[in-house]
Amino acid sequence: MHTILVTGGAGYIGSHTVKRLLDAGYKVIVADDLSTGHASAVDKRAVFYQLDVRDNQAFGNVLDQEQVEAVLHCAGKIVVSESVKEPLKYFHHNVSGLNEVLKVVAEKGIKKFMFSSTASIYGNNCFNIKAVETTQVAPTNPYAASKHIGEQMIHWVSERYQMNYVIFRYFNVAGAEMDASNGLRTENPTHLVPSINLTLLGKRPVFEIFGDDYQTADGTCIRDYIHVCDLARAHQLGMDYLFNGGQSTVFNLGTEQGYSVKQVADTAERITGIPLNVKISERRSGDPDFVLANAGKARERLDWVPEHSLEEIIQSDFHWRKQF
Ligand SMILES: NC(=O)c1ccc[n+]([C@@H]2O[C@H](COP(=O)([O-])OP(=O)(O)OC[C@H]3O[C@@H](n4cnc5c(N)ncnc54)[C@H](O)[C@@H]3O)[C@@H](O)[C@H]2O)c1
Ligand SMILES: O=c1ccn([C@@H]2O[C@H](COP(=O)(O)OP(=O)(O)O[C@H]3O[C@H](CO)[C@H](O)[C@H](O)[C@H]3O)[C@@H](O)[C@H]2O)c(=O)[nH]1
Repeated sequence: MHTILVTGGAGYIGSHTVKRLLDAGYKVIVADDLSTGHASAVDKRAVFYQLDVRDNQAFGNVLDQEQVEAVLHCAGKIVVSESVKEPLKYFHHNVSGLNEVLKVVAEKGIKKFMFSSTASIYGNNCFNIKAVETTQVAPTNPYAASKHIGEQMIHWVSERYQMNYVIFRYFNVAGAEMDASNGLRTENPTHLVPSINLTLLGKRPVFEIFGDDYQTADGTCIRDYIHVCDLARAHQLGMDYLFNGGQSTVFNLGTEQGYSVKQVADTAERITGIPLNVKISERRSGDPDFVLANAGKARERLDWVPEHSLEEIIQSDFHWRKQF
């Protein structure tokens, strides 16, 4: 049984991935400082350590003690608007934090590394095209820049220390476990699907569409929404790939299906049968018109095909939220 350590494993994507890795037979260790994560999200089968991964001593001790063979680095700060206001906080957590993690990983001779990156590093460069991994990146905010720098750090560290890596560029992650056992626990989420569902559930007065004058058919932004459980499965396949000797590479993770903000809102109204109170507001700064994945590489090399539809993404998040 191989042992994987997941940093940020008490967070949204990390906790869903931990469950999937355990189901696939991996031993999983979680290292999380609970700054935005929740201990209750961590599957009971995992071994949990509350620590800041920038604490070299504590992190290194866990790698030794648990005989970790691979690290999945999910920990990080993730809010684009906050990164514009506090860029140094983002470079501190996402760049210096990664630097500390890589230092210990290299020192301990760990040869398998996986990293959570983002489609937002493509910026506006995928207008009206499906981004491939070789599409030129153009980060438009400190969060995306921090992830781009992180990708380059991993590349150069792997060249020096013969560490194999998989970098995943996630598109728009949403949804919850289909049995409502886990989902996004962020207190005041800003992302589209939770914002719509919180309004449908009467927990917010109105759902704001941030701009309807974009260069798209209905004027609202187009994105590629991927179910968090499909994403979790990709991580398991990525780990299998690394443990089978797979070479270092980058994969886009998206469905290749684009939906506008209005289409997502209409779909949510239709499947829940609840009318949505909508208001058209100003554009949110830094939003590209169009972001869509070409995920052919993950399909070919990992045999990864997303299984969940937009309806299931919305419905699962709705059922998860309805409980609280
Ligand atoms: N959610 C998305 O739409 C999205 C999209 C693209 C990429 N990502 C990336 O995926 C990763 C996970 O995102 P998420 O949505 O699950 O966010 P999240 O905030 O739910 O999870 C991040 C986790 O990292 C932990 N953490 C943060 N700093 C830490 C530190 N120094 N030491 C230990 N633990 C620390 C937090 O407590 C939290 O549990 C992030 O790296 C993010 O940039 C997320
Ligand atoms: O209340 C809301 C919330 C969002 N939107 C719109 O919905 C779309 C999606 O917005 P999200 O905030 O859900 O997601 P982003 O596309 O801004 O970014 C997300 O997806 C990116 C990849 O495409 C990165 O992964 C990034 O980390 C992650 O936050 C955008 O056009 C946004 O303006 C609204 O109209 N109203």
